[in-house]
Amino acid sequence: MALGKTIAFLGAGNMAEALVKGLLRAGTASPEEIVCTVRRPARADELRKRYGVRTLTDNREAAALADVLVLSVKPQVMGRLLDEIAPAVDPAKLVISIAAGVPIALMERKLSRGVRIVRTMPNTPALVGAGATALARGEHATDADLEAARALFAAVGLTVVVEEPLLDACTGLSGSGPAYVFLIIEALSDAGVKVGLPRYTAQALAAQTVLGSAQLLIETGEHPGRLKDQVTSPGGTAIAGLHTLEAGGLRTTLMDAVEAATHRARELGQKFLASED
Ligand SMILES: NC(=O)C1=CN([C@@H]2O[C@H](COP(=O)(O)OP(=O)(O)OC[C@H]3O[C@@H](n4cnc5c(N)ncnc54)[C@H](O)[C@@H]3O)[C@@H](O)[C@H]2O)C=CC1
Ligand SMILES: O=C(O)[C@@H]1CCC=N1
Repeated sequence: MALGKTIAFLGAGNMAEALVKGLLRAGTASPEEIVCTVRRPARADELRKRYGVRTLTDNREAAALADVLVLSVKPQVMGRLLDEIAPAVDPAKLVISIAAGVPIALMERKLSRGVRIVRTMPNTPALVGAGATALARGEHATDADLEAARALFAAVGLTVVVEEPLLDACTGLSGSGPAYVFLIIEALSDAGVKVGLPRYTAQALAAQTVLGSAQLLIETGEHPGRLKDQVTSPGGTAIAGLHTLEAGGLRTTLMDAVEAATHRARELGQKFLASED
């Protein structure tokens, strides 16, 4: 891998698997350089068969042998995980968290003095190299640490560096965003079926329309409003559809959704805090 290091995913669930698959797919890491910790033997078998990576059930053992630790458990489990690995973590290791809401200061408090932490918010399209990851550095992480973490996530998509307080907003927008987009694609597919298209055709057209529109926006750098106007003829079909979306409050609904998810990320951080008192 580009970092030339062993990387441990502690708590290898959905998001960790997306990253593992994305890193292997990009050739950034080889299976021998990846260790995943799991709770169930069946999950270990699954990961070994699919990716040829090493699996362990002991988080501390994995933390001791790896150079880079990716903390991939749910926020509610993070306190326990940090207690478990603390004796094996020292400032020689780089710790990367992908957990929603859990503040760097709290992780620093649980781990040894001077530990180098980069907190991130990735998303599942990393699985196909089209992820979006926001990263923020902790007090003891160096420029090189931030760059190393960025390189890791850059192998599976877009990266942006933000100040830590903005990570919850990134969780509400891009971390949770794939769920919104899948819902939208599913709804568009249903709509296609409603107006007479076969299901497969409707879904293929819906997904490609979302992909193509995003690609057009990114590649041209045009304002989305201008691109929308190019689809919208006077008295035509698109304006009839747009009118219905505006009447249904689509913009406000999406803004409310991102805000709700951002608040929930903050709440998860607070819960973590409360469970530590
Ligand atoms: N799923 C997503 O789209 C995204 C998730 N995240 C973050 O990633 C983290 C994981 O989320 P998911 O992958 O969705 O959850 P998940 O439930 O699929 O994965 C968590 C994994 O940790 C394992 N686990 C639990 N306790 C453990 C322990 N003590 N030792 C080892 N393994 C343990 C579970 O068995 C499970 O496989 C969360 O903190 C979440 O906020 C971040 C960005 C996007
Ligand atoms: O729903 C969740 O908690 C995770 C965090 C970001 C996306 N999914």
